[in-house]
Amino acid sequence: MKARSAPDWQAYCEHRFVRDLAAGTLPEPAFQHYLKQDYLFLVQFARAWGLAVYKSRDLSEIRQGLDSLKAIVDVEIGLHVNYCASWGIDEAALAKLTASRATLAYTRYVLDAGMSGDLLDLHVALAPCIIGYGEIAGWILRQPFTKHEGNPYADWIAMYAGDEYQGLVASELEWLNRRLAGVDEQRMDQLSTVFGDATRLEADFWQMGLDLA
Ligand SMILES: Cc1ncc(CN)c(N)n1
Repeated sequence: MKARSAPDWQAYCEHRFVRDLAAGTLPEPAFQHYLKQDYLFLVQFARAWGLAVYKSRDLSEIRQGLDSLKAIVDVEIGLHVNYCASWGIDEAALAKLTASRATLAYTRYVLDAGMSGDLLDLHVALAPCIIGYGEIAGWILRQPFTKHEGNPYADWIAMYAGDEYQGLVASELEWLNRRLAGVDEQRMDQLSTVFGDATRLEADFWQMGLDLA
C-alpha cells in the first residue's frame, strides 16, 4: 500500500514540518498549534480504537484495540499535556480548543471508514498514523541535519523513536501484513484508496501546523 501511494507517503513522511522539527528550527507557534490540535486529534483517535474494540471478533483483537487505546490515553496524550503545561495551557483549556478543519477532516474520515467498513478498513485508515510516525521518528534520527543536542522538540522525537511506540508499530505492521496477505485484488484496491486518503490527510495535518490554520 505504501508503494501504491509512494509520492503521497514521501510527502507526508518528509514534510517540511518534519524537517524543521528535526533541525530544531520549527517556529514554536507552529509546534504549539500542531500539538494543541493533536491533543484533539488523539481524543478522537482514542474513540477510533474504542470502535476497533467494538468491531473485534475475538479476544485477541479486543486486546489489541485496548492496548492501542491505552497507549494513546496513558502515554501519547501525556506528552501533549506536559508540553502544553510548560506553555501555561492546562487540560481544561485544551478540551475547549476549537478543532481545525484539518483535524475535523482527518479524524472524521477515519471514524467513518471504521463505521462503514470492517475492522480491516479501520486499521488501514489508522495505519498512516501509527506506522507513519514510527517511520518518521526513525527517519529523523538518521538525517545529517537533525539537531540531537538542545533540540526543543527532543521529547517528541524520543517518544516516537522509543521502544514503547516502536513496539506498537511492529505489532500493527505484523497484524496488517497478515490480514492483507489474504485479500483479493479488488479489496486491495479499496483498502489502498483508504490508505492513500489517510496519508494525504496526515500531510494536511503537518501543513495546518505550518499555516497556523
Ligand atoms: C496527526 C497525528 N498522526 C499520527 C500520530 C501518531 N499516533 C499523531 N499523534 N498525530
